[in-house]
Amino acid sequence: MILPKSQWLNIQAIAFDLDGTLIDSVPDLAAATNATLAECSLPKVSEDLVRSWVGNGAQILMQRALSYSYSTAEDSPELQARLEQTMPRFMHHYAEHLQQHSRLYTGVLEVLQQLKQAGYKLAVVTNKPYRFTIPLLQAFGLDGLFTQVLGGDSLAKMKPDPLPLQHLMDQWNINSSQLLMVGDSKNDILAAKAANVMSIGLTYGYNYGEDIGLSEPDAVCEHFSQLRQYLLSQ
Ligand SMILES: O=C(O)COP(=O)(O)O
Ligand SMILES: [Mg+2]
Repeated sequence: MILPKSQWLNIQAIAFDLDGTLIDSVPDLAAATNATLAECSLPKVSEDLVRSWVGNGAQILMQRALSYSYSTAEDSPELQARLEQTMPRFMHHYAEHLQQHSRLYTGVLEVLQQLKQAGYKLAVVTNKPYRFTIPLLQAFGLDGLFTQVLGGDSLAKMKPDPLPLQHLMDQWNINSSQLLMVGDSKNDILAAKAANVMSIGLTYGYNYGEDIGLSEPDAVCEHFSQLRQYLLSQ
């Protein structure tokens, strides 16, 4: 559904999700997961499985991986104890190889530059820990484009909670009709709806293998460059 143009014209600022939206980071997340599992003498898991576990930050990714590998419930005390032990190892492995196999999705750099040039304020709102977010943005030459960067641990709550988007509106002194959230996961769309801001869902990301359209964003795009049709005069 394309909303009447007037609603898009209000937009002054855009919050972008990171993993599965700007950067395909699963290959390195999978490598760090497998390096951690190997230290626990557990077998490797596939990249497809890891892709289905990404979306709620590093800790939940590892919780899902350990739950799968040990065939133990995610909330069992035994698994929580193992998670506490292994989490520092995952953080170590991922920090070592943040961008070895990760890549920018097609069109991301060019379109972000065009949006910035057109006057939009740009932010990253990710559930990835902040300490990984900045080096990744730097590695891909994106860091200068954003005036706000929020990681999953920057505030008391992460997406799908609206807090990161509310924080941006406060920081930028804008209202909810002026902010747009762009992301690949239902967490992005749920956060946007909870903050009463518009959202665009991207189909090429992760979203636990589910159709992003089911979350009913205001628009769905198959490619990052399709954002132009809503946000830039042709
Ligand atoms: O690291 C994750 O689990 C998800 O990160 P994202 O919010 O940038 O998609
Ligand atoms: Mg994402």
